[in-house]
Amino acid sequence: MSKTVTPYQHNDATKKEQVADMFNNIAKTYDFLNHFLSLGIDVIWRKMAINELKKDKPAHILDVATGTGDFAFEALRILKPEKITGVDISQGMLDIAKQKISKRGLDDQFQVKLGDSEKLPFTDNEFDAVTVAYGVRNFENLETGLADMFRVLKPGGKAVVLEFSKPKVFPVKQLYNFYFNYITPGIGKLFSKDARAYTYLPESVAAFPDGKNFTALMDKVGFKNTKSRPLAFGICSIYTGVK
Ligand SMILES: C[S@@+](CC[C@H](N)C(=O)[O-])C[C@H]1O[C@@H](n2cnc3c(N)ncnc32)[C@H](O)[C@@H]1O
Repeated sequence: MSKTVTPYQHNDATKKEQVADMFNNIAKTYDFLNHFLSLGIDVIWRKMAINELKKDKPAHILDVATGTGDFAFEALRILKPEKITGVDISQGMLDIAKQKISKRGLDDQFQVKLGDSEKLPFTDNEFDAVTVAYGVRNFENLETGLADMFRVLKPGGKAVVLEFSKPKVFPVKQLYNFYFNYITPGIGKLFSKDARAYTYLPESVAAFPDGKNFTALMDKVGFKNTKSRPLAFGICSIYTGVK
């Protein structure tokens, strides 16, 4: 089991409460910093992850840890499902998602709801696909979260997870560690209201299972045919599994 890294180390609140607080604090600058810090590459990675569902043509998708909705918007654009539901524990992030949904006239196709990934407010076998981008690393209990994603998926439905991983090869590993440990926290501190959020980022990635260690957890909760696909020499990975 990986070590628990929390946003605010000297704080008695649970990881879940701290994560919700942190995302409420950074909600207004989240989209800008995401694109700025990733040099826009996050858009390409989201697209590649959503493409994993192209053949499945899911009608109803659940986007867990939807935040400001960018992964769900990409799914709507590429897959054209009938409906997508987003769930998140941060009301601040969901407020931004709601503004974007209304602005784009997508209220009929994309609805968001406050809810916890470890206790999803949905019935068993409800969704054709479940997606989550940069969310699983923040779960308080990863295995419970994955198990609940499995529960709400229809039999035969697919889960797609996009998450940071740890590049292993020289010089990508060294450059990535430098960028993530020194540049990201500096820029994050400058633009966001929460300096700690961007030091939590590399710490949480370092402590998080990737590659086979991650798919082993998906296998454990019942997913079949699990796969791990590293992107950009392992900076990110796409994980898929079928119920
Ligand atoms: C880095 S953001 C990713 C947002 C979005 N998926 C994206 O791709 O931009 C992580 C999100 O996970 C949410 N989150 C963390 N733990 C969660 C949980 N237990 N249940 C639901 N959402 C959670 C946070 O509130 C935050 O909005």
